[in-house]
Amino acid sequence: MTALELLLKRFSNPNLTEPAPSGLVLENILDAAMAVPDHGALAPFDIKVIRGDGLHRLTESFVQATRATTQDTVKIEKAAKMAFRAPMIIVVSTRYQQHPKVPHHEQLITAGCALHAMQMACVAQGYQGMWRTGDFATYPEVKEALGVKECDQIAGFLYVGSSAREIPEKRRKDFEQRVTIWE
Ligand SMILES: Cc1cc2nc3c(=O)[nH]c(=O)nc-3n(C[C@H](O)[C@H](O)[C@H](O)COP(=O)(O)O)c2cc1C
Repeated sequence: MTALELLLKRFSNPNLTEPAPSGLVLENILDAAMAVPDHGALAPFDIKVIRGDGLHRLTESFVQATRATTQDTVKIEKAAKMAFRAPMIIVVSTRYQQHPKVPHHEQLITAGCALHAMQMACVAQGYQGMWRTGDFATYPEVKEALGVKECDQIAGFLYVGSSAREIPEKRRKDFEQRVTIWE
């Protein structure tokens, strides 16, 4: 796969199973996060790789957070299953820093770039991923369990694994709808 093919053909796959990336492949994924555009070289994000028993720990926080908002047993049971939609979840959260030239929104963009770069590195190496947020990204119980400060944000949960089911190639939107050219 060429770099251009990766850019043009990348897609998300919600159907993920074992194996998750490990060893050098995982290191490449994490290195990709460290290679993103980063104004001021602040590395304004933290990354947590969650697998194995870690998924159970994450689930405890998902369930606790859901219980704090509802008594609906269907929703609570659903929350208990969410983290097991992939064998690995990579969480990216901001590590905001005060900087005279780099406002927080630029730091959040860098965190998003890190997440996207990791998804690309997964696809480039034969794995797949899906960027998810949802309520769990904002619940204080989940942030606390992950050690994310109140003032920081979870940019996303990158669900990672191998394809359990191929998904049909997507037709991408035409760039003409979004692009104007000044000349
Ligand atoms: C910041 C962000 C948060 C997202 N959160 C969710 C989510 O919680 N659930 C979901 O189904 N898709 C979510 N998505 C969208 C998917 O990651 C994916 O991009 C979308 O399904 C389109 O698929 P594609 O990447 O193959 O084009 C999110 C995307 C971004 C950029």
